[in-house]
Amino acid sequence: MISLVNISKTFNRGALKALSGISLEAKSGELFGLIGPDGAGKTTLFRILTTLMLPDSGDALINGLDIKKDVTTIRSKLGYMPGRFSLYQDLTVDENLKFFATLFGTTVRENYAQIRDIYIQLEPFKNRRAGKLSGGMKQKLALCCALIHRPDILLLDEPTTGVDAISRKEFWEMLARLKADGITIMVSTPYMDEANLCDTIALIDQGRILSIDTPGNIVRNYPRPLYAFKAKNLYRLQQDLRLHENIHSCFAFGEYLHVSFRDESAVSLPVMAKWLEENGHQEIILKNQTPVIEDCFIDLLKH
Ligand SMILES: Nc1ncnc2c1ncn2[C@@H]1O[C@H](COP(=O)(O)OP(=O)(O)OP(=O)(O)O)[C@@H](O)[C@H]1O
Repeated sequence: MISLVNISKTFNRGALKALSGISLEAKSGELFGLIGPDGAGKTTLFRILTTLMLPDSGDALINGLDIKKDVTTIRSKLGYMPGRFSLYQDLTVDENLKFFATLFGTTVRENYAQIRDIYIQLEPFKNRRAGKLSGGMKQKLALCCALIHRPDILLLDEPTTGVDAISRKEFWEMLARLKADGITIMVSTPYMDEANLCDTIALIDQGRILSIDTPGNIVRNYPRPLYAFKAKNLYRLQQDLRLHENIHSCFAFGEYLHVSFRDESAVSLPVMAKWLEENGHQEIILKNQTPVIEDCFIDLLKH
């Protein structure tokens, strides 16, 4: 459904490489995640896919249509929710919806079934100006506006950034329902925990793809044993571990440090516990840790 081959894009007369040779495929009906930190190039990729910007090189097809040639047809098939709130703040909920429906030559009534589940939650506020909605409600309205012309593909740029935890959960539940209706979804997020909710993910940093696979496979391919370490003084624990000659990686993860070693054969948890005790640490807890996407991302970055 979405096919990118070697897409590159630079800014500032070539001085800034926003995308460097991005290739990926998202299948029909798939929920595809672009996972990466700020500045990774996610928005630039969406701008290219939505025909708002041309790549410097490479090819992109959407359902077989070329983003450079079939601009009008592609736009009618896409629903796009940009990262920043894109709706008209001075228009009410209903006026925004009607406006977007009119742009695509349709009506809210004609496609109501497509947005019903989400709109029901907005209905009590239908006469409220969009600018006066809560963050979660704004996000639901933006999703309704992106869906109102019954697109085949939904492109969502960081839809959950800055949204509270409950609204985030609800939003992903809405995406799962839209996917069940057969819509292909590409969604970007800087939140690694959301990666697990996608069928396939591309981990992206500084315009390059570090890995593309299912979240399960990415975690399974984590290349070495991982441990979680804790002590009374977590900051000093991290400082000391980073000086240890055998440490491969050591970074804070909640109330623990996630730790891996260069030479696994030269280390054991009891030996490490003793070494930490000798260095004056107290309340030491050392245990095995199953890697999560964030561990994989950091490991891939190291390479
Ligand atoms: N129009 C532009 N002109 C110059 N540089 C740009 C432009 N758009 C993006 N960039 C730069 O390209 C790089 C990728 O930006 P992009 O917005 O695509 O990343 P992102 O992953 O969406 O991150 P964010 O969440 O911060 O927007 C960044 O270094 C950004 O500053």
